[in-house]
Amino acid sequence: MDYVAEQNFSEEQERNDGSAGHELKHSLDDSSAGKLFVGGIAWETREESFRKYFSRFGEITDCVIMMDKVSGRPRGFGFVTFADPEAANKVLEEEHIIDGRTVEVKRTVPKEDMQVKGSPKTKKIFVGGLPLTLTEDELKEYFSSYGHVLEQQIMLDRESGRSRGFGFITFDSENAVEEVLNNGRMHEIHGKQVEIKRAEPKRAGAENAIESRQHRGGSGSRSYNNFGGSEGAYGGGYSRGYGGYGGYGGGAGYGGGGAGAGYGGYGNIGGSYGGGAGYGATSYGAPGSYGGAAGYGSGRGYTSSDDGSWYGGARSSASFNAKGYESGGSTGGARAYGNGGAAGGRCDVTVWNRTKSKCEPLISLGAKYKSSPEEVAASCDVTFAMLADPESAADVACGKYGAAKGMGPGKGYVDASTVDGETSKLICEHIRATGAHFLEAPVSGSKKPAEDGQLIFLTAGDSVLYDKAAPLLDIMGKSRFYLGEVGNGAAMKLVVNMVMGSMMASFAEGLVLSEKVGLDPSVLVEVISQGAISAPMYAVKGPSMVKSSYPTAFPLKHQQKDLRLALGLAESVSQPIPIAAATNELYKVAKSHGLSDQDFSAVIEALKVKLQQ
Ligand SMILES: NC(=O)C1=CN([C@@H]2O[C@H](COP(=O)(O)OP(=O)(O)OC[C@H]3O[C@@H](n4cnc5c(N)ncnc54)[C@H](OP(=O)(O)O)[C@@H]3O)[C@@H](O)[C@H]2O)C=CC1
Ligand SMILES: O=CCCC(=O)O
Repeated sequence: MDYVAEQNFSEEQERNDGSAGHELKHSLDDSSAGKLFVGGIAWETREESFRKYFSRFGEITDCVIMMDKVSGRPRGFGFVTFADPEAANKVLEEEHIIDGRTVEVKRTVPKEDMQVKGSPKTKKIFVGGLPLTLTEDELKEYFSSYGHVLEQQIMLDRESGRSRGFGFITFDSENAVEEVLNNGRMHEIHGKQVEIKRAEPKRAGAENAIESRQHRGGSGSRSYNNFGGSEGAYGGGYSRGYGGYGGYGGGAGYGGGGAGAGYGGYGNIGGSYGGGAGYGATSYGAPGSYGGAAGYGSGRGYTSSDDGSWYGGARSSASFNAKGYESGGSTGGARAYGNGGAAGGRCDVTVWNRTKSKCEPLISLGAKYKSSPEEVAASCDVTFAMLADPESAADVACGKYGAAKGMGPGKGYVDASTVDGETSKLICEHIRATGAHFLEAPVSGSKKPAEDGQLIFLTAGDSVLYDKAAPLLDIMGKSRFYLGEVGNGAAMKLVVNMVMGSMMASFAEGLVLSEKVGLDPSVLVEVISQGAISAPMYAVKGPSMVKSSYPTAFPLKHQQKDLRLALGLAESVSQPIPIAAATNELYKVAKSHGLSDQDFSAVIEALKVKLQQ
């Protein structure tokens, strides 16, 4: 009879120290009965001190702290095997603190006992109790040591966009799920104990049922929104039930009733999670939900809406200035849309960019190219623009061969550039003068959210165009706000970016100061990530800032532009914004040091320069 934990241990050993002689299999003899799982081990705990600690309970025949095969870092758990099972029993009676950290000790479980009787095999797991700063990439990285991860997802709060502390991992094999569970129900990820459960379709055919619901919903992300109701119920149940990992509400609060075509049976979650609102493999998974090429191209998620309306009807067209596609540092809006549209064949996509070469990736996916904004607008129903600044946005919309020249009644122009309200109103006037509709739609969210279809649109303008463009916005974004009169979307965006710019500058000051006084800035990043001032931005940018690396997601020059525009906005209503004013100066210094095209986190370099002077 195999002890799975033992098997993993041995495989790890082979990988990590090449001890090929280590036995891969053990029989269920007395020594295995003395084997314990130890979770929540501090990163700094070494095997030597680990062994020393437990040796006080009896003779140890084996002991290991598991290491991540990719990063080489400890995974926060290990095993200790006592010669005498009685010693293991003694260990289980006490609380244990090693290197200042309370660890969790459990018996290892024979493989067949790990397999819940009658529970079907699955390639998907539910992960609960995640650190709120954990990114999907980090979640994937952790589980990649168990097998090939096909899909990872952290559930976000629809309102705030923040992590709700739970998510899902889909492997390419059921074995990987078994491996994960064989290492215990509790895993430590980024210093936090998380709970793992099998995620299984509630019943055969659920996926199809969900898919048809999703089709009626019109778009993947709309289905996602539908799901929101029962998702909320789940969230409630989860947080109520989570303290002590006590069962996620034990089923209460997950049901939502309805068709129940969703996932059920996350271990002891009893109710029908999803409540018939459209949760399932197709509506919920990232590729199928948000407009990634796979989801769209495969025909899942973006089929016709009930009323055969504009987007679903597949007879519409849309255009983009294609800068977004480039990996070199932009929001990539065109990518989400272009991939989807071109690959899926349900919507014609036409692109233009000042630098034509940047359109090539979209053209290769099937997008058409036109040689001016005017021609693009003339050939499309809705034209999206995302330009660098107010000047270029106005020029592309209203200039000699600008989009307005190609607009007319029945058409729409959606400008996603971050500009000031005055520029937006100017563009609006030109567009409306042609009989077309105008929507300003600046976005929150950078390159990765754009690629993942997770942008937040801050729209204002013609509501008829808002309704018409909504299915397209939902491909690229996770949420959209309609804020009324033109200028309100621009103002909201500038306020948000004013706050973001100051937060980043303050964070940069903290990093530089911590290092100057002899602290490890990486530890500061970790401390901040666990406290009340944590923000995804710090967790995402902090580690590379510590290494003085600034891969461009949001160019620094645009952050400074936004601070400048925010100062103008404040000036227009005589509102003092002294923090933003000082922050703006810092970004200007950074620009003067040639950092314009680096990510805005490079603002930290301006502080280093100052300190050296
Ligand atoms: N990157 C981000 O994270 C976010 C950016 N934004 C906003 O989105 C907009 C675009 O940002 P991003 O993609 O990062 O910026 P980039 O600087 O990477 O791209 C700017 C785009 O504007 C074009 N452009 C610039 N000047 C002109 C001009 N005079 N005439 C025609 N086209 C011009 C560029 O063309 P070319 O390729 O030929 O240079 C390019 O397509 C900005 O307003 C920014 O503030 C908003 C949210 C997030
Ligand atoms: O305008 C840029 C915003 C970048 C972000 O929201 O991450």
